[in-house]
Amino acid sequence: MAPKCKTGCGKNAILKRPKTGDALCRECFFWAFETEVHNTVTAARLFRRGQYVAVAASGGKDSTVLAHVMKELNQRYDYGLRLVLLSIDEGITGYRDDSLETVKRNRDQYGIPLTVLSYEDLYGWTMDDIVKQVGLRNNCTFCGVFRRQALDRGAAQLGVDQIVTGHNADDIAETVVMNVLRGDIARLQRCTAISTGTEGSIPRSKPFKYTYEKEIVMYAYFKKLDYFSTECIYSPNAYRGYARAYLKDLEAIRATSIIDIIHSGESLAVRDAARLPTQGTCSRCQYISSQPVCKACVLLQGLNQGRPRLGIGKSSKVQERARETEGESGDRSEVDSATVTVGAG
Ligand SMILES: Nc1ncnc2c1ncn2[C@@H]1O[C@H](COP(=O)(O)OP(=O)(O)OP(=O)(O)O)[C@@H](O)[C@H]1O
Repeated sequence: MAPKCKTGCGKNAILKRPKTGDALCRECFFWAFETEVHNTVTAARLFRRGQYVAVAASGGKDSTVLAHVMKELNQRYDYGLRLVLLSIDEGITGYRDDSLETVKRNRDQYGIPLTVLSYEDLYGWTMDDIVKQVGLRNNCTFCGVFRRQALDRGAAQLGVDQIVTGHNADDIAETVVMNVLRGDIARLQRCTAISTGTEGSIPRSKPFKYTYEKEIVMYAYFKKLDYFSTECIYSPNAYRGYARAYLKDLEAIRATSIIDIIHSGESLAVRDAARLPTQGTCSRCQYISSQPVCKACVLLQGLNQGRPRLGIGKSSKVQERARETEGESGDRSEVDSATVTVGAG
């Protein structure tokens, strides 16, 4: 006989929650999942009434569930937010073009307007072109740096108050582990923050900070949400892949590993004497940067000069090389901005 739902609602349980081990029926799982996200949002005071919030939407499971839950909670608890979907088209044929079709369907299904910005318009390069130049080894560096900036530029053009992303508990625990292994104190200090944003930049929040990836997949499955599930064809970042595999092994032995690692990251204190980068603006594109020239401008300079490795490596060396070679042939090292807006419905 099927077990009964742990809540005592009388229905049969259809799943076992990875986070708590509770046997729940579909409706009680939805309620528990959404309520936990709502509790995270309210405990951290993520939003203020009247705010205009961009949901960074890739079409993947995390951001699709995020868009759905944001709309749901905004209505149920009357957050008073105006929502918009913001997507970055990295120019990856057979991957992002297909996932963007999913986001367009989500726009219609949820009635949330969508804005798409492309690397091609912003930087003059698609990821397909970048991979042709740099190969598959360092391409994730270009993609990550450009996407981060592209989201900020899109958010600034839209005039939103903040961006929310679908980063989940597993992503954050992986980042903690990666930063420990790399000895990256500056990132280690900020990677568990639910909301980031220094002066002059648009805040970014992670409402799924404490939400397990497995539960996001379950939620999407049982809600029958329309999402794109293929991995990037240019291979996920190898280093993160190792951190992920390590965490999965830990989780198999100790179910609470993910949350435990996040709590450890939150409790870490950085010595007063530790040297941390200070935030300024890029001398070329005026975007926020802890270096004289931001990483996106250096990477772009390298691409435009046919020296794709120029921006790879230690920051001090990268800055030196960028200065020495600035203005050499083919250099169009500043970032342009352009938007393609696709209205709702
Ligand atoms: N091309 C993009 N356009 C807009 N937002 C993006 C894009 N790629 C990633 N993001 C945002 O960054 C978050 C983390 O991205 P990541 O690449 O780790 O993908 P993921 O964990 O597979 O998430 P998802 O399932 O939403 O794709 C996403 O949930 C989304 O909010």
